[in-house]
Amino acid sequence: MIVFPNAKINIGLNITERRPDGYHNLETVFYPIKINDVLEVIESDVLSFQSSGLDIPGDDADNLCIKGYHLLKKDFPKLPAVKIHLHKNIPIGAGLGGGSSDAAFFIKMMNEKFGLGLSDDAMEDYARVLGADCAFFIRNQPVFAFEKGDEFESLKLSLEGYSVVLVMPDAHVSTAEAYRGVKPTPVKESLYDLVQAPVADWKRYIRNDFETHIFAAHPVIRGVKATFYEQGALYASMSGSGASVFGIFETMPDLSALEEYCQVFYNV
Ligand SMILES: C[C@@](CO)(OP(=O)(O)O)[C@H](O)COP(=O)(O)OP(=O)(O)OC[C@H]1O[C@@H](n2ccc(N)nc2=O)[C@H](O)[C@@H]1O
Ligand SMILES: Nc1ncnc2c1ncn2[C@@H]1O[C@H](COP(=O)(O)OP(=O)(O)O)[C@@H](O)[C@H]1O
Repeated sequence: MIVFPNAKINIGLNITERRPDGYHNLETVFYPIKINDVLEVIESDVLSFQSSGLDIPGDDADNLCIKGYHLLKKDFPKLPAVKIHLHKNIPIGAGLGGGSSDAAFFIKMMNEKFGLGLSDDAMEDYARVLGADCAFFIRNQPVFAFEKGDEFESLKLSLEGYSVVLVMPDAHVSTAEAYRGVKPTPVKESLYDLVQAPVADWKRYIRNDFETHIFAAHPVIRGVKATFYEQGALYASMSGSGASVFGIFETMPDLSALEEYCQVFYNV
């Protein structure tokens, strides 16, 4: 069985307070985009994991798919062993949630393949254990997210008709690094309401709280956002904890100058 886990962007990201458990409460909008990994699972005698494509830092045993397998196995002891092959396309350390998406799609695939009978709500509960933004990828629809980023309210939002361009600069930001440098600030108006405004107005009201300190540490990321606005973007922002940056355009911009030092994805 093969599935194609996709990435996400964050439209707005407000870190509102530090929680007693060390995590942060936030407000964000998750929006799925069309950059995909390829994930294959075959029933086997032993559990194994192999990957191709982009290098994934860390041991295979720590891969979120393997962690997902062990999580399910605890509750479904008869779950057969599987051979997992992941072809990695989604840039890593990008704020695109690639690892979380792989894990969520793995859970969905195991549920279907082995008839575990889990509802979407139940699968979200498993996903939450693996990572704060993992649960989003179970339903994989645009949502307003709050608390740790793992509670959702559905949202009518479509970027259909716009050109959305994503750039991955030569910089990688770890999520933990991003949270360490942020100063939580309560919001005056909820992102849930702000995002209902026309896309052309977002620039005035919607922000990503990680940008200030991440741009200071990695000026190349700030440069990409500035280029997007020079090229006429209606809205541009770093995604999540970075380092990728997306721009929303009315018509496709000429970004050939960026291709020399960045990876550019058109129409995501
Ligand atoms: C920042 C966001 C925005 O969507 O995503 P990315 O940009 O990394 O994709 C998410 O909050 C990332 O979610 P995720 O990548 O699943 O985070 P986790 O693995 O659960 O946590 C990694 C580390 O980030 C910090 N963390 C994460 C989520 C949160 N609400 N508060 C936190 O303080 C914690 O220090 C934690 O140890
Ligand atoms: N399947 C996976 N794909 C990518 N990264 C993974 C995976 N499983 C575990 N990881 C770990 O998660 C880290 C970042 O994952 P990723 O979701 O790409 O980050 P982010 O969304 O924060 O940019 C990597 O450094 C890697 O060690």
